[in-house]
Amino acid sequence: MDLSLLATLRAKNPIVFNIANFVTVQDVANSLNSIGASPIMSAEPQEAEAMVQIAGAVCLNMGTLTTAQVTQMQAVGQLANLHHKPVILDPVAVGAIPYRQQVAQDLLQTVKVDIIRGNAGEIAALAGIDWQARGIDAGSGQADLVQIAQACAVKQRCVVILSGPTDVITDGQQVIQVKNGTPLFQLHVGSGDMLSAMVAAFAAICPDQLLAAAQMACLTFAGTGELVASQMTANRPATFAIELIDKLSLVTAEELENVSRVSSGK
Ligand SMILES: Nc1ncnc2c1ncn2[C@@H]1O[C@H](COP(=O)(O)OP(=O)(O)O)[C@@H](O)[C@H]1O
Ligand SMILES: Cc1ncsc1CCOP(=O)(O)O
Ligand SMILES: [Mg+2]
Repeated sequence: MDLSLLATLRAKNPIVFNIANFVTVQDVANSLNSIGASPIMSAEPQEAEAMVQIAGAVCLNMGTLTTAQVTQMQAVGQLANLHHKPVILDPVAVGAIPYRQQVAQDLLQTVKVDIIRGNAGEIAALAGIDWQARGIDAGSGQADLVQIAQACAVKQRCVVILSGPTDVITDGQQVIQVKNGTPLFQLHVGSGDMLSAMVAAFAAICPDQLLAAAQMACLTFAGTGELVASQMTANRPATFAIELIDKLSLVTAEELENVSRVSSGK
């Protein structure tokens, strides 16, 4: 675990270009700002190339698709490939809505996606494994989460983060598990979107070490949430979200190291 990536991120202040959903866009912008990255959002095709050029990474979030946005995601993803900027895909609800499965498959055919970050229902869908996804939530199923993540990584030829109580990170071979977090994340809509953007921020500063970037993003986000939850006396989802964004600006590598529960293997 390279905890120095947190200081690097804060020193470099990478720009993250997000095609965000309209539900959680503010949380995504503020969580990126708090950790020390610089968010930018745009829906305008005419400025797509300039946005990609100034960005260190691109995060494509499928949360509230429109036909125009799908076209924009294709264009932005291809421009990011051209300019060698990491592409992170958040396939929101892809396991629950067949149209989204089609959109995701088309995107994955035409854009080289570097990291897919989704919950179990989303990653199972992209792995072609049977699972009962439920709307934006993970849903339920019998399959092993590590096997789902590995199958998705092999099938889609990229790094995969299957998030949940344990975040499973894999390139298909190496498997890293981040066991930090708090159930309060599930009570706040946008937790996953914030994590995907955080992954893009870390990928921007080490585009050649995507597993390390993914690992540090997961520890930073889940570990910070865990630190916040440990100070709370009752389940207050809205308070949690505000304190999470505050704490992202204050959290230290030492605090994350102390709270870290990470394992890795093949
Ligand atoms: N039950 C849980 N316990 C601990 N952490 C969780 C739990 N559920 C989700 N998380 C954390 O919440 C964040 C968002 O993940 P997740 O809820 O899987 O995404 P999504 O909102 O897209 O479904 C991740 O950092 C994950 O580690
Ligand atoms: C409620 C909702 N509807 C479409 S996108 C979205 C937000 C999904 O956020 P997350 O997956 O991060 O919980
Ligand atoms: Mg999600």
